Amino acid sequence: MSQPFALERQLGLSAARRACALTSSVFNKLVKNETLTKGDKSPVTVGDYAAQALISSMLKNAFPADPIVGEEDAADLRAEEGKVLRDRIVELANEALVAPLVEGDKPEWGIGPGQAKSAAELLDAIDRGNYDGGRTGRMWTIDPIDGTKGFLRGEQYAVCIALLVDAQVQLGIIGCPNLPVDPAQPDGERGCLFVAVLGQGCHQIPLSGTSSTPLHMPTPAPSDLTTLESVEAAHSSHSTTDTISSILGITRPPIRMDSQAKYGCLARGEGGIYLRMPTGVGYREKIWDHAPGSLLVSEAGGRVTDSRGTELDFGLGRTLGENFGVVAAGREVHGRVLAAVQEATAQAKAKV
Ligand SMILES: Nc1ncnc2c1ncn2[C@@H]1O[C@H](COP(=O)(O)O)[C@@H](OP(=O)(O)O)[C@H]1O
Ligand SMILES: [Mg+2]
Ligand SMILES: [Mg+2]
Ligand SMILES: [Mg+2]
Repeated sequence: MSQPFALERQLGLSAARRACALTSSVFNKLVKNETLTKGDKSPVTVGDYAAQALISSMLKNAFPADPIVGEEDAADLRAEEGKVLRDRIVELANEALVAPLVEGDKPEWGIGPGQAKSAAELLDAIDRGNYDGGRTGRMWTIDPIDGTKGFLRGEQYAVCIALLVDAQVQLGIIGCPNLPVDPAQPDGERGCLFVAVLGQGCHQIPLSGTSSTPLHMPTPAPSDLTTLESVEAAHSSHSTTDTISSILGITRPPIRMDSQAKYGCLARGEGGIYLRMPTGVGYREKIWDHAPGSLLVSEAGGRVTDSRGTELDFGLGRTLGENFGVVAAGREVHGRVLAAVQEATAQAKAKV
């Protein structure tokens, strides 16, 4: 008998591989007018839209009844002014859909030669990500390009896919086209997939092949600890991380990296602590920014909570509700980190 969620894992990996190829090729050809600014002032590119259209189309073919919570929606593309962008997105999504099948791909997922879709079908595929989320049933959450700012800088970004059942993450997949396969060789081969299934562990697979390496978070010596945090100070308070690091006696500078690549790196033993400290504006974290990453870390032997030590709740809709920030670390380190976070918060309050 096959393992639970074997087909979902296979499809998710295929979709992530295709989306990684799509986004890498977009980066090399991206022109200035292919990026929009969304209502919340954040950027979105033709790559984000085309990758969501691709992943959502494949999910629909394989699991037609499953709803999707996706970051992007097609409203801006349906408007007359969106025509140039729309045509480009259709071209990109179709290039990815008709790419030849590789081992593990199934033609019934709507991929392979001759599988191109119309503009209307692809816009509908993007909008299938409009599901509100919730506590019960199966649902997917996708972030077609997580770390769009990193993507635009040519730095780290991630294609992120997760399956939730009754608000529990069962499957998490992250594709990181720009991430070195071997952290010890930062100038070596780039392009990694991370995959975790609840109870089945966490694995890394190179984008160039199919060999799967199990990941286990090591117990780092205190002197080896480094924090991982966002590049963007608006997403995570860098000064709070500095205070927490000094309380913990960490002297190394933080590793700043965009996207859920941070969770993948943590799972394979880099840094030891991922801190996402709220900036005080009441921002609500999105489920697609944490669902796959949190499973990678917990399956590799780590623990993930919000900045106050509360478990992440994926059952509240599209956001994580009252979960603010993230603290992720090895199980034996996490408690110490949380205590330092609380001390840093108390210090900040005393200063006001
Ligand atoms: N004020 C804020 N605080 C925390 N996260 C924010 C934020 N504004 C945007 N984000 C989220 O931060 C994500 C990137 O995470 P990171 O900073 O770790 O690279 C963005 O994902 P997208 O790039 O997919 O939009 C976005 O959802
Ligand atoms: Mg975004
Ligand atoms: Mg994101
Ligand atoms: Mg995104």
